Amino acid sequence: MSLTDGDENGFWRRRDVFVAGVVLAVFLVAQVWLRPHSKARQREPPYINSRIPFIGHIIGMMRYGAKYFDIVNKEKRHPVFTLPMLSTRNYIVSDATLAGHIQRNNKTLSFYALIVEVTRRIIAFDKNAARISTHNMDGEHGPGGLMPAVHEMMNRLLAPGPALDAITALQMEHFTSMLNSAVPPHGDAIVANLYAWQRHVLSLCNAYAIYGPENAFAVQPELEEDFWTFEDGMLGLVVDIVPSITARTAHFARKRVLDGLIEYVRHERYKKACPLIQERVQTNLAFGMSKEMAGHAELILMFGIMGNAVPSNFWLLSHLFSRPDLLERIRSELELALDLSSPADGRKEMTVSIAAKRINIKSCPLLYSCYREALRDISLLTSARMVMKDTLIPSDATGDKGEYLLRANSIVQIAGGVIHQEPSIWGEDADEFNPERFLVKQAGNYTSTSRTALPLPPGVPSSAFRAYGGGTVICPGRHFAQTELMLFAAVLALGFDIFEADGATLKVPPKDDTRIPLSVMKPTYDPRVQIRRRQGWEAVRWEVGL
Ligand code: HEM
Repeated sequence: MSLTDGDENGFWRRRDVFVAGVVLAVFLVAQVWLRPHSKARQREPPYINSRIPFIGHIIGMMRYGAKYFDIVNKEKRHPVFTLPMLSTRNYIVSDATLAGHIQRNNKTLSFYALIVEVTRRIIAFDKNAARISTHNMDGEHGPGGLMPAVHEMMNRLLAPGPALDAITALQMEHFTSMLNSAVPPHGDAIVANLYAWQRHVLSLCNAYAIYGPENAFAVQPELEEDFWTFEDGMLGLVVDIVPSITARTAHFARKRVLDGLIEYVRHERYKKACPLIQERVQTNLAFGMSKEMAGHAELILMFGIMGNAVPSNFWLLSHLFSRPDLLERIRSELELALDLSSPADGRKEMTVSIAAKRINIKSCPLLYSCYREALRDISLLTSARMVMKDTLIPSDATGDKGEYLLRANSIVQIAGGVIHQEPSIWGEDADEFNPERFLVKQAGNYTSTSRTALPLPPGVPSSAFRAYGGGTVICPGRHFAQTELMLFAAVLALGFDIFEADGATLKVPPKDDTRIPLSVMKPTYDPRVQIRRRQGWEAVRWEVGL
């Protein structure tokens, strides 16, 4: 036997021993893992084990998306339960009252510990930018971290007030000008795919109003498509395993958008943007980020601004224009609120100016209710937090049955989709779009004389409406999003009709609820529609003021 043969035999023996060792280790770990009542677990929320150790729940989530949390807990209906995955534990909260408890505890349950890492992957931060954004992210060393500074600034500049009004005014100016030229007074109907059409309109309006006249889409229009290609493949970028190979299309689309955003910062185009962006870029630079990384940082805000608002806008429009009776009621409500009547007086052209502030929860309760209901219906998102220290939570909504332990370095997720579909909270029709869900019903039914809406139906806890998350990190863009969605819908409802391309009443496409959600749900297909002037309102040139 040659020396080489001997070496080979040795190699095979060593390899066999190694493989046997790994098999034994997996077996032993699986035994411990599958033991339902091991000591360490007795104080944690009940474990739901998958048949395939370590990765079974991951496969389940990839197959069923966020619906998986419902599927896996269907029989037991635990208010909170544990899904072990790889080397960590995921605590899933499916009870609204417990959700309130989780989101109030920002001392030991950290939003930023998770989101900063996910964001780093999505926007390809370098080491220095990652270090800057992680340092003191929860204010654990006192004042002075980048994340708390940006958080404070976003909340201040997106709160109702003059800064937000200025963005809304610019956005609506752009919107009406696009609409007036896309379907001009007395012009022909246009035929388009509704999702793509409204996505294009919203993308340009938002980019203009927030990032200024020299925004990346205005300077390089092809980046708009690239941005949405990136957004569509974002999950592959979050997984972050050689994205140039495994998430190739999204990776290269992202690269082009990032290059555009770097140019935006390098050429100081942000100085022509709204105060929010000026302050944001300057803050990132002041904390020591390079100009390149300050450009990268804007990609996540662009996703924040448009990633949820665009699909939400689509669903609101689809629900309104697919129900002729509802659309008529919304139109009457708007005409009353704005003191308008059909201006069909034979004129070739006339301007109708809408005061944005007159479209609100009080004056347009039905539209407001539809907006809230559209969000409730499509939000599958989970609010995720990292457990920084061992934390005790009540084991059920009443708190009478003791406490559960959430162990440090685990992830806790509030299953928004499950809570939004819960009949005991929302009623037996929880899985349907009910336009009147947020109306206060007087004498049994909503009528034009009993016009009141509430942010939540009576008896529903505030933590049960999860579209904007909750707690200290509740979405700071919610006021902006509400105004834009209601105003877009109002102008379109007043002045336009949307039908299927063949002239039939619009059908609402099914929701795509099978993806792991990074935003609200999207439709399974993009309906081909015709958008045309509403009869009697053909001559109107639309304007929206404050
Ligand atoms: C319908 C539209 C929108 C929806 C459904 C939505 C939803 C959300 C959700 C669920 C969160 C996470 C909160 C949590 O986990 O508790 C969030 C965070 C955030 N959203 Fe929105 N959002 C929308 C629009 C916007 C807009 C228009 C902006 C900006 C103008 C924005 C900016 C942000 C930011 C910056 C955060 C992070 C909060 C922080 O760091 O404290 N969002 N949003």
